Amino acid sequence: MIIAVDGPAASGKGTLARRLAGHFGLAYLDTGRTYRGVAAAMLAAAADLEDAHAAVRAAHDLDFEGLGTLELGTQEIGEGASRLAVIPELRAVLVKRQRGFAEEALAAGSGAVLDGRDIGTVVCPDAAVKLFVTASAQERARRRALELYGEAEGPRYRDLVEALELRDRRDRERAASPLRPADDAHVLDTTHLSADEAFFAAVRLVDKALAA
Ligand SMILES: Nc1ncnc2c1ncn2[C@@H]1O[C@H](COP(=O)(O)OP(=O)(O)O)[C@@H](O)[C@H]1O
Ligand SMILES: Nc1ccn([C@@H]2O[C@H](COP(=O)(O)OP(=O)(O)O)[C@@H](O)[C@H]2O)c(=O)n1
Repeated sequence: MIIAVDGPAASGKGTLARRLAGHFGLAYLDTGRTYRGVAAAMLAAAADLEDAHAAVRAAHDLDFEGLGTLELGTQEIGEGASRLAVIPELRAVLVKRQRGFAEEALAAGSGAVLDGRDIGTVVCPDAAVKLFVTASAQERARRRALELYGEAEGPRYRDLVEALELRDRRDRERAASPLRPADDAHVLDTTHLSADEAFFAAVRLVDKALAA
């Protein structure tokens, strides 16, 4: 079984996807980290983020297995990833590798949960269950600020709200695989849900889809 989890920045999709993978005994891939991994490599090499050739090369070289151990959570890398994510040639390489991960997990017998922006629409359009996790921009900025700075007020928080809204806009408006719910996705608005409540709601949706 493949479960696709998509949604905007800091909506809680990674937290949810990781927990669903544990609950259903599935492999897990955070596809955001693949874009972040390319951004980190390009930033470290002081490469131009609009250089499609360099981005494609970095995407081919990226070690998917080692992604979990890299420090990729910074604002700079998130912003770089979102700028790189508009390059169709880069997306083509990463999507192919992400599909390969899903196919290998299926071949191994279990399946996988993948989270990102285009899993239900492009990477795994035949996923058994598609969730689109969302929350208000204010709530998402609050969550990310708590995660990054341990507080959700002050100038760093206000800058973050702006940066997040800019990234959302870029992700939603880009021509190549824009962020949007697949037609058959279940939209899960977590603005007023705790991480536990979001998880229980998602398990109910998956169980219902499996029973159908
Ligand atoms: N439903 C929720 N309520 C409150 N905080 C949450 C919820 N889901 C996730 N979080 C927290 O919000 C932050 C962002 O979550 P994360 O899963 O990394 O989001 P995403 O993968 O969408 O960027 C994390 O610190 C996480 O612990
Ligand atoms: N499947 C995906 C995953 C991420 N991305 C891009 O990569 C950036 C970083 O993704 P992320 O999921 O790590 O970001 P957060 O939601 O964790 O902040 C996003 O802003 C997108 O531009 C994408 O285009 N497609």
